[in-house]
Amino acid sequence: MTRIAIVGVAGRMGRTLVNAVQQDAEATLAGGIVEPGSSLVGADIGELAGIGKLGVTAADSLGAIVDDFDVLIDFTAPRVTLANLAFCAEHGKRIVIGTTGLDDAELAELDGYGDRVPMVFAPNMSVGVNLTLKLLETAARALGDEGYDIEVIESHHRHKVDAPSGTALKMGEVMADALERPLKEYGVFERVGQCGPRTDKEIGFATVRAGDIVGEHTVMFATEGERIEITHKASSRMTFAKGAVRAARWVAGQGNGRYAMQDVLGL
Ligand SMILES: NC(=O)C1=CN([C@@H]2O[C@H](COP(=O)(O)OP(=O)(O)OC[C@H]3O[C@@H](n4cnc5c(N)ncnc54)[C@H](OP(=O)(O)O)[C@@H]3O)[C@@H](O)[C@H]2O)C=CC1
Ligand SMILES: O=C(O)C1=N[C@H](C(=O)O)C[C@H](O)C1
Repeated sequence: MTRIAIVGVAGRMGRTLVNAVQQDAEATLAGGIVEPGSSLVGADIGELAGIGKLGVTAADSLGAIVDDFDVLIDFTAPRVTLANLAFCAEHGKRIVIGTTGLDDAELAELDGYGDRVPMVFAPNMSVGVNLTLKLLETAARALGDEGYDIEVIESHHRHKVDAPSGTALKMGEVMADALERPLKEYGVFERVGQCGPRTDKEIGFATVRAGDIVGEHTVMFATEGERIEITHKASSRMTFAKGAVRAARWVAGQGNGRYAMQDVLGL
């Protein structure tokens, strides 16, 4: 049985994760953390998740539950995640990180823990998206140098704070690697005013923020006379949460290292 604690337990993903751990026969809910000073400290995390009392209350620090859990699941914000990663490294815990929007310096900091803690870090934990990454690698190799323009379009709910989504960036990276076109050089993240015509090798990104969209990603390969679109649509956060719980069970058996969902799923 893997003992799992969840940070950001009152958030959109946090509440869904409580539900997903409860539904998993091989995992047990060992604790939940809310922001220090939150009025929710002491609240039952099952009640926060809308599934009734579970007898596990929200704490405001990992120190308070350090002996209770084996794996931490963190879907919060970059600086919070990095602090929790440091805690896990120091206390011999494992961690599954779903947080997106880390900048280059934060990604380097995260990477630095690779030899000190077993961690799964993925911008999207759904099986569907991780399979889609494989399809995109194949499509990019076949079409990218044959005159097909590549554009990534992502849509999310109005509360999302980072753009483009971590998933869109990952999709771009996978295709950029396949085509040996570094995203730093070929990624185009904004087109405004007299921006000129599209160049052949650029990989474009477009962002939509509206309403309650859970998460949608389309990659378009367009050329004279035809267009291929590969789309993934998430209709429930449970797809991410189930993937994260699967990753937590998997990483419980791994040594130090930074792993991806591809490792968890054997893709
Ligand atoms: N990898 C994946 O599959 C997915 C990744 N994500 C990513 O997960 C992240 C969270 O998304 P979402 O759940 O929608 O966001 P929310 O804003 O709903 O949740 C984040 C939670 O973290 C809490 N929090 C902030 N600081 C702390 C702290 N110091 N200690 C404990 N808790 C804290 C917030 O509390 P408060 O509200 O009080 O500030 C909030 O409840 C984003 O980066 C998103 O992109 C989302 C879905 C899938
Ligand atoms: O913030 C979200 O909601 C999501 N974020 C992730 C991302 O940035 O890719 C994954 C998912 O699309 C939902």
